[in-house]
Amino acid sequence: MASPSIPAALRHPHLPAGGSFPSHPSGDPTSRAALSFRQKFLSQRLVPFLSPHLVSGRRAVIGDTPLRRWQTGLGPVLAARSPGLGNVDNLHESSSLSRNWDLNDQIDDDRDVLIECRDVHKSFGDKHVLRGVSFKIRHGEAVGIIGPSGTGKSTILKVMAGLLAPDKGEVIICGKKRHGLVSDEDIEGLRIGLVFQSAALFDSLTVRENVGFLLYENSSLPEDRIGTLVTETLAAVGLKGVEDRMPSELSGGMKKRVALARSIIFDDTKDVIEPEVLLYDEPTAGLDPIASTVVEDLIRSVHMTGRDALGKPGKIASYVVVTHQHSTIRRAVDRLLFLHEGKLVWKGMTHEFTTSTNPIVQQFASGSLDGPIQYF
Ligand SMILES: Nc1ncnc2c1ncn2[C@@H]1O[C@H](COP(=O)(O)OP(=O)(O)OP(=O)(O)O)[C@@H](O)[C@H]1O
Repeated sequence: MASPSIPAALRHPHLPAGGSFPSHPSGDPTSRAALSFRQKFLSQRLVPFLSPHLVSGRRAVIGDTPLRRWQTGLGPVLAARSPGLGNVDNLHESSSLSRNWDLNDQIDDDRDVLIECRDVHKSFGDKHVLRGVSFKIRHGEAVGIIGPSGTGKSTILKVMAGLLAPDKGEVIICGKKRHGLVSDEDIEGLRIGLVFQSAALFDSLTVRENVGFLLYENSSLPEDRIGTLVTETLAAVGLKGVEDRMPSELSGGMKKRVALARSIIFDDTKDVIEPEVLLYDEPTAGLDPIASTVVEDLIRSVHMTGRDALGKPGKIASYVVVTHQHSTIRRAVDRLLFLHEGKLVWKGMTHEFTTSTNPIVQQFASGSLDGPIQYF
């Protein structure tokens, strides 16, 4: 039997050509031992790319705020200072086509900033994709990144997640500069999850094994406890009785929900559970309008200000969504960052988007062929 292929989005650059797992010595790819072997291989080689716990930490403070306070009810108090929760006065719109905004530069207090990109540049060969992007993601925010195709939206997500290192500029996680990639170091105090557009599930693993993957590998929880957590987390995203299914037996919307469950599951026996920022790359691409609405509402519900499918409060401190879909912009985010040609050219609250006087935004919002955005 051929060894299972690894989803392209997860493929580690150090994998052998062809991107397949090495065979288990037993020769039986379906045995528990073989599965464990594959998981071990993945955890060693791919976990940094899997992302639910890309950045895990032991530090119990964020800035000078003890982490426990975030978990015991004071988090929302801190979050209430966040511009993403509706303080429009803190934000400005501009018709400038070229200014590279620091979106929260009007706010002096940075204690609730979880991720900051500061003058980030990134090139691929001679293609200069990101040209000095700066912004902050604060605790409690729901932020959308929009803009024309090829403008660097997925690239900035990967830079934030630590999958790509900037050529120039800095990524600051909870006040601490990240050096290199997430796999190179241990930045503490924040988990960052990246939910890939393709869902990036392991085709050869069941839904249970996909969702519980990192707990099976990286926690000391007994298997039955992980199974219970998987079932609870799937229920939180509105899925029941799919634990034993293979990804190929799921619809596109269900796969995205499973990927979401994989991103939010965590070891609930740990003393300190770090806040998590989830980064979604086009979570509703390819879904019909109703399936999109389901996913958009789930994204809201896993946020700490929302309630999941079981009516429990969400656990995600902040999230960032790259999207092209108007419904997702309207329904799932509060604040928008507009990237064009590798620069941040506009920012504002979601409701300001359609009334913007910025010609780039106007053209994008209307879908017009005429305007500063050129397609070749
Ligand atoms: N690993 C890579 N190697 C080479 N070029 C890359 C790589 N990743 C991205 N690019 C290029 O960088 C540019 C920006 O890509 P990116 O995926 O960030 O754009 P995007 O804004 O997310 O686009 P879309 O909306 O179409 O998904 C594109 O021209 C893409 O081809």
